Amino acid sequence: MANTAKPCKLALIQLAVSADKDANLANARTHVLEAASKGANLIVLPECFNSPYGTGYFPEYAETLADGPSVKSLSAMAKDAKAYLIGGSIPERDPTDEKIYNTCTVYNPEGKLIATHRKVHLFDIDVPGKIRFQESETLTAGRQLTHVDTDFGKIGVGICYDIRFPEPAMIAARQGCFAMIYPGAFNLTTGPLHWELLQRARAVDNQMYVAACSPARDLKAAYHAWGHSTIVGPAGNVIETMDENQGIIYADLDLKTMAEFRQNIPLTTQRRFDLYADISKVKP
Ligand SMILES: NC(=O)CC(=O)C(=O)O
Repeated sequence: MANTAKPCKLALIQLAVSADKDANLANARTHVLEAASKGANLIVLPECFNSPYGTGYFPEYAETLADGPSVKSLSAMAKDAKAYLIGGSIPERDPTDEKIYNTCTVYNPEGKLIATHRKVHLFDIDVPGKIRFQESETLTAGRQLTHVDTDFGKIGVGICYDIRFPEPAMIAARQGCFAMIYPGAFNLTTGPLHWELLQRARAVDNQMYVAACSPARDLKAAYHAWGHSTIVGPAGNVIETMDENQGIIYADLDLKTMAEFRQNIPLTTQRRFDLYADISKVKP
């Protein structure tokens, strides 16, 4: 990968989310502009930042990308911040078939919508006595992986549960992405177990940056987000992390150091695809 890209200052905004969509959009705007004023040029919002997180809320809060208030508002935020904006995720209604998706929209510094990612792995789990959540009750899964070209280089985008599957991050790295960004909302059961571990795993496996941006925790809400938004480096090292409260963390992403690290431990050229070419064919 060439190292001619512009320096990238990443900001993750761990937003407090309420049931009031307009208030959530206004709160996002205040924090996006604050991050930009501190020099961030790649800014990330959390999963489901404009609505409470829950299958009952998705149909009520869903909007179309063509004329919904959230896309308009996110586009204006990116433009006013003069920054790339990975706009967390929103419940999206597709007007062609009325299906609802958990969708991340991405904007360039001119406010143009340059990519969308519909969560491809739906969060359907049942841990008895702890947590049952079935996104598929009201959501449909996306059908493609998402890589976005920016002035800094190419970035892969996933949403929350997508991080549990190593393949999208590996494909992104092999296709030249220097970072995987996951708006996400783990919970008080899976958060302490897996949130940081999965980010470090995706980073160290692929020698790339990984960042996951959560909503702040609200114990009065139906879903209790873990928080702890985190930025991990290509060596699997935690660069910045935080607690469960609203706030912003920053990191300078350095592609030169990443390239050197990849040269020192050259996993990419040492892979034995002759032994594990298509693992979907391996019988369980
Ligand atoms: N909320 C999610 O999509 C995923 C999650 O909480 C988990 O994997 O744990």
